[in-house]
Amino acid sequence: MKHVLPSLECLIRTDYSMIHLSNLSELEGAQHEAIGVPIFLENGQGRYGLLQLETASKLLDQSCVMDVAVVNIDDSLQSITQAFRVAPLAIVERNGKPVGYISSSDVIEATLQAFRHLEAFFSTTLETLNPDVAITLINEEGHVAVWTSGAEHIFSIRRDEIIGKPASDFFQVDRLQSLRTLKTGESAHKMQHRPRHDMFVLINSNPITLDDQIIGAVAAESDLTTQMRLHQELLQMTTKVHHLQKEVAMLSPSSDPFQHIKGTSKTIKNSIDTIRKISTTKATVLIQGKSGTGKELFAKGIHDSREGSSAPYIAINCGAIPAALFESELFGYERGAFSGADPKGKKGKVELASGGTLFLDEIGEMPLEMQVKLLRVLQERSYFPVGGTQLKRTDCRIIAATNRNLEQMIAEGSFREDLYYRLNVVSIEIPSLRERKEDIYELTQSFLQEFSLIYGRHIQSIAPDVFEDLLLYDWPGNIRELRNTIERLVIFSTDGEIRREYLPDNIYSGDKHIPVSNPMSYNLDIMKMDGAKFQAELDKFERNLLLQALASANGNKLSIAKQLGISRATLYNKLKRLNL
Ligand SMILES: Nc1ncnc2c1ncn2[C@@H]1O[C@H](COP(=O)(O)OP(=O)(O)OP(=O)(O)O)[C@@H](O)[C@H]1O
Repeated sequence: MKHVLPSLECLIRTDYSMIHLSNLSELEGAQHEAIGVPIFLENGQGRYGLLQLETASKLLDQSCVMDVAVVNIDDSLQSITQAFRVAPLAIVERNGKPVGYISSSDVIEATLQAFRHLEAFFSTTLETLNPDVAITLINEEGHVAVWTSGAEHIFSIRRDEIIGKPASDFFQVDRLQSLRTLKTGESAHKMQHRPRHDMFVLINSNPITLDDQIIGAVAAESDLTTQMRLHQELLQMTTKVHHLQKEVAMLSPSSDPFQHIKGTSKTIKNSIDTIRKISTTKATVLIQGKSGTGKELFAKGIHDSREGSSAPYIAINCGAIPAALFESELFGYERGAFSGADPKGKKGKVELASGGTLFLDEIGEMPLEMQVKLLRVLQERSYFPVGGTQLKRTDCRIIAATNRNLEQMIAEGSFREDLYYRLNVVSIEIPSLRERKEDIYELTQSFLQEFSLIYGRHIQSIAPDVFEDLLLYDWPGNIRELRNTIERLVIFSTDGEIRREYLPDNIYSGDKHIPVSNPMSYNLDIMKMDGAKFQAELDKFERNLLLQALASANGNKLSIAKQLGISRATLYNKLKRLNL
């Protein structure tokens, strides 16, 4: 906003007289032609004075000469305020020569004018923002300095009632995020928040700093209360029509191959737009994203979109295949290729995917020696089955996915760079759920419908604090974890209402929270447990531990297996059994 202030050059005045000290006597007693404009004296060595007389008659009285500061034409307006400590006018020099003077009153006027501009820009900008968003700003003392019409609307407090007053007169201090931000200096991003008991908002807030000092806090809050109520209503409505929709869908299946990918956040929309474009070609695709973000769902969408749902879609999880069996799994083997093999030989996944798609999930786990062979398939579209001498050709499209950082793996020597570039012809990054929490509503709704049908439960309402917890939680297991959570909620809600206490302990933020790190704190009566209940409790505990491990290792299963001292296959079996 510096450009709002005028430059020094714009404020220079040239209506002045400059007289050398040695010529001072010329003025004495005379009505000097320059009277009426400021008269500066110079001594020829860069020092100036200002005559404070209306006439030059009392000129030789030294007390009439005031010291004057010198500023440079290139100085900024902010930097010259010091100059006015000595006199209300200051000489302006260019290359050491005086070119005019500036006056403190001109600078004050220009600054005030700039302030008015800034105020107009600022208030119009704030009011141009989405009217459903409240922008509020509190100053260092915690008094309200800005209160937009969005804030008037959301909080039902008029601007003239609140501006200049302590924010704490209107809200409980511990409920007001901007006061917390002012105190701690911490920013908040997409945080679920309840400024009042009857209200749910999603908030972003930032401290305002000037010269390393916090001078206030700004908060942007969007009201979710209506959204939540609407979602409740929508939920009831959609459950009612869902049976009908299913029947209609069966009669005329949707032509949109990406219909199963739910979410309207900007990030997910961008990802969907990208795959729509990718899908028109047969290019190899690399899908990156954390575990459970929907990489396979995207891969299937790409396949359905171009190859069609009737073409073969073969998915393999590279992390789950022992290294020794990899080649035969992928390329098949000829009869008698090795002992223990099917004597008739076996087709590999590449051949099975012919005319369709081969989806290589967790490509980062593929052994290095297999990476060379896959590279050949990508480059030459041909391969040898194990024990075979005849080259086979393939026309399948390859889609690979990973939750690992392949570039880092290349640097560490565990992933081939040439394969990476071959796979990365087109790549897409699926955002984690924590980066698009606004999708939680739609996803929850969609999973509720799905599971209410599967379990025959007619869900009528969700307690608002359930969403509060769902939005607060960090979702290390991403959408897969959300889906499992919703399944659990549907199973528990026998009376049609989803309650907060049905949430798993790691998501529930209320007072029944049980720290998973301390198994002894489980309040269970072991004597009353049968075998099934005992196993269920063990599973619950193991599931929580694995979720924590997944979160701390950023979904990297190989490093979790190493850390826990179990094989990768054991870890995969556990994750599968526990629905993770
Ligand atoms: N945008 C979405 N809309 C609806 N369901 C989704 C979405 N994304 C993921 N899911 C569901 O979440 C679950 C996990 O998705 P998926 O298996 O595709 O994730 P992934 O990234 O391939 O996981 P991993 O890396 O662990 O293999 C699936 O049940 C999938 O249907």
